[in-house]
Amino acid sequence: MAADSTDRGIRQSPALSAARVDPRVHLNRAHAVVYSGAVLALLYHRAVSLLSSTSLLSFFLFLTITVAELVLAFMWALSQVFRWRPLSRKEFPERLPEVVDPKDWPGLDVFVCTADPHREPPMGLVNTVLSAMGFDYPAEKLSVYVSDDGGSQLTLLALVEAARFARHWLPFCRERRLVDRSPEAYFRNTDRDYSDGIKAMYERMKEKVEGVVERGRVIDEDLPEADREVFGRWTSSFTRHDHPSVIQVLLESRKDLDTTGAALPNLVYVSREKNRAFHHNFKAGALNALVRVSGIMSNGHVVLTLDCDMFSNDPQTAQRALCYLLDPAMVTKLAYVQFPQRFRGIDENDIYANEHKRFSHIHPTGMNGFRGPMYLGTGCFFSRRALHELPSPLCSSTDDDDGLADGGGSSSAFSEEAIKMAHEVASCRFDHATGWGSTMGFRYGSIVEDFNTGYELHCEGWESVFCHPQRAAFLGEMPININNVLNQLKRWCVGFLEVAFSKHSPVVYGIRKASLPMGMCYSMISLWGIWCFPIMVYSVLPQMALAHQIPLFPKALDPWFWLYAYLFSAAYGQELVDFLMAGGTIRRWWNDQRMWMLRGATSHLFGVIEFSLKQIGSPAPGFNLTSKVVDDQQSARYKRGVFDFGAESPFSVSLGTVSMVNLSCFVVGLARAIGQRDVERMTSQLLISGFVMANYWPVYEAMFLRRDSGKIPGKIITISALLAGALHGVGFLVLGA
Ligand SMILES: O=c1ccn([C@@H]2O[C@H](COP(=O)(O)OP(=O)(O)O[C@H]3O[C@H](CO)[C@@H](O)[C@H](O)[C@H]3O)[C@@H](O)[C@H]2O)c(=O)[nH]1
Ligand SMILES: [Mn+2]
Repeated sequence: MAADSTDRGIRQSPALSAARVDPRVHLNRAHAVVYSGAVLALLYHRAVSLLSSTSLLSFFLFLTITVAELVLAFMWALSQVFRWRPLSRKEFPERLPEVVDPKDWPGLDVFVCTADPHREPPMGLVNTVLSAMGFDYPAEKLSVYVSDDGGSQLTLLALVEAARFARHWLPFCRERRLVDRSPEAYFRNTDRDYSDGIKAMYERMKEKVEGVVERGRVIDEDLPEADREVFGRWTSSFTRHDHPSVIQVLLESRKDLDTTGAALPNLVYVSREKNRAFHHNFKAGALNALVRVSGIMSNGHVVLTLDCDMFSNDPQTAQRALCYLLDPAMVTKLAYVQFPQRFRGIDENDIYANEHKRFSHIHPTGMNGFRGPMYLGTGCFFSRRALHELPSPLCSSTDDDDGLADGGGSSSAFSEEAIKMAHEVASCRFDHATGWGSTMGFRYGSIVEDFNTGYELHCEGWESVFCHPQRAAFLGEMPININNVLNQLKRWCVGFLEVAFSKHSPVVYGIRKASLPMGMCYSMISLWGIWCFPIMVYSVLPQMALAHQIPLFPKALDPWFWLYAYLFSAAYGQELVDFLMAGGTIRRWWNDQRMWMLRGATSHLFGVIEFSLKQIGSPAPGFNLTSKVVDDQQSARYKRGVFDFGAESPFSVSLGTVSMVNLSCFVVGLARAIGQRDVERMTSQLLISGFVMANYWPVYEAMFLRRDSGKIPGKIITISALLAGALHGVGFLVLGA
C-alpha cells in the first residue's frame, strides 16, 4: 500500500476553514466586568446583613440564602469562559475534493449503538444505518458497524433486511442526488409518488421487521436459507446478559454490489460477549469493542459514533468533518469534530428545552467551529489515533501510518482469520483489566461516557472542534414526556458528579492538565447537579419567610433592591440575547428558563441524592435507556405545547410540593402584608414567589385544570399536598415564633 505515497496527503491549496472573532467579544467582556462588580457588591451586602443579624434564626436564614447566592456566583463565573474568547470558524467542504483527492481520503468507520429492540425500534436503527451508508463517500472506504448490546436476533434480522434494501436504496439516492438518505425521512418529506417502486419495497421491509419485533422472535420462514445459519447462535442459553460474541458481515465492499453494479459500503453486525462475571461498562464498553473489531477489519482512520436514533440528515457531513481532520494545522492534536445533537420533529417552542440543554453544555450560542467542545456521545468524528495514543506530531506524509490516508479494508480485512480474531477481541476478557477504558478508547467510570471521554482526551492535550452547519447534520429522537426528559437529565447529573468526584476531578486535575478555561468548563458541567441547591433555596425559603413576614431582601425601591433587580434581569437578559443571536425565539428562551427552574427541583435534586446514596454503597440504576418509541397521544400533546406528566413519578411529587408551597405562601404573605399595611417590606419576596409560580404554571395546570391523561395523577397531588402541609408545619415551628 506504500506505493504512491509521494503524491498522497495534502497539497498546499485553498484553506479548508477560516477563523472569525465574534464582534460581540468586547461587549461580553465589558458586561462581565460590570456584572462581577455587582456580584461583589451583593456579597458585601450579604456579609453585612449576616454580621448584623439579631437572632440565631435570622443568621441561619441569611446564611442559607448567602450560600445559595455564592453557588450562583460561582457557576456564573465559570460560565464566563465561553464568552471571554468567542472565536468561531467556517469550513468549506466544497473545496475538499480540490485539496485532497477522494482516493486519498481516510477510511471512515461508522459506529452505531443500539441496546434494546423494544425501547429502540429496529426500524429506527435501519434508517440510521442506511443514512450513514448513504454518505457521499467512496464506498470502499466506508464501513458501518452496528453494536447490539441487546444481543437480539430481532436487531440482526432488521439489519439483514437493511442490507438487502441498501442494494436498491443507495443507487436510488445517488442517481437522484437526494439529500434525505434516511428512507423514513425521505418518504416523509417528498410529495413524489413512489408507491409502486422503492417505496413499496421499503414499506414491505418495515412491515416485516415490525411484525417480527412484535412477535418477539425470528422463525425460519423469515429468512432465506443463506442467512439462517447465524441465527442458530441464539441457543436456549443465550440471554442478553450472557452470551458469546456474535459478529456477522452483512455486506462486504469488495464482493457486494448494488443493483447498478457499484460497490456497497461494508456493513457489520457486532454483539460483544456478555458475561455476568464482568462489568460491561455500558455504552463505553460497547464502543470499545467496536474500536477493536473495526481495527482488525477495515481500520478506518476516522471513526464516527452515532446513537441508533441519530440519522444522517446531510450526505456531505463527512467532508465537512474532514475539513478539520485533514487540516495540516490541526491534525497533530485534533481528536474529534463534534456536531450538535439536533432533533427530528422538535416543536418550535421546544417546551422541554431538549435542544438547548445540549447546546448549553458546549456553548451558549452553539457557535460554529469553536474550539474545545465536549464530546456529546453521538454525531462525532474521531481521529482513531486519539483513541489509542497521546497527541504527537505525525510523521511526514510519506509514512503509510500517517493517520490520514488509508485505503480502509485490505483484501484480508474480512478473511476467516480476521473474523475469528474479531470475535476474540469482542470478548469480556479482552476488555477486562487492560488499558481499555482508562488510557485507551472510550473511558469507563462514569455513566456519561461521552463527557468523561472528551474530558480525558482534553487533559491529555487533545483538541476538538464544534461543527454546526445550518442544515442539521444529524437528527435524533428526543424524549417528549417530562418523566423521560428528567430521567435522562438525572442520569447525566449522576454521571457528571462521578467525574467531578473522581481522582481526575476537573476542579483540580482538569485545570492543571488541560487549560484554565477548559478546566473551568468541565468543572461547571461536572458540578451541574449543585444547581439544585440555589434553585431549591430560592423556590422555598423566601416564600416560607414571606408567609411569616420575615424579610430576607431589601425593601422595594431601596438602593440595594436595584442591585438585586439588575443582577436578576441582566442574567436573564444575557441568556435572551444568546438565544436570539442563535436564531431562537423569546418563547423558546422562556421555556428554557422554565425548564432550568423545574430541573432544580427534580433531576438535579434527585441526581445529587442518587449520587450521594451511591457513594455510601446503595445500588444505583446505572444507564437507563431513553425510550425511542413514539406514543401518538404524547406526540399530539407535545405538538400542542402541553406538558405530559402522565406517569406517577417522584419528580411530579417534588414539583407538586414546591408549587403548593409557593401558592399558599403567596396568598398568606400578601394578605398579611396588606393587613400590616407594609407591602414594601415584602415586595421582593412577593415578586420571587410570583416569578416561581409563573415558571410553575404548567404544573398548576396539570394539577388543577386538565382532564387528559397527561395531567398529574390525583395520588401525586395528594402526596404533594401532604408534603407541603408538613413543610408548613416545620415552617410554623421554626419561623412562626
Ligand atoms: O449499555 C448500553 C446503554 C446504552 N447504549 C447506547 O447508547 C446510546 C445512547 O443511549 P440513550 O438512552 O439514547 O441515551 P441519551 O440520554 O439519549 O444519550 C445521551 O447521553 C448519553 C450519555 O449518558 C450519550 O451516550 C448519548 O450519546 C447521548 O445522546 C443508545 O444508542 C444506546 O443504544 C449501549 O450501547 N449500551
Ligand atoms: Mn438518545
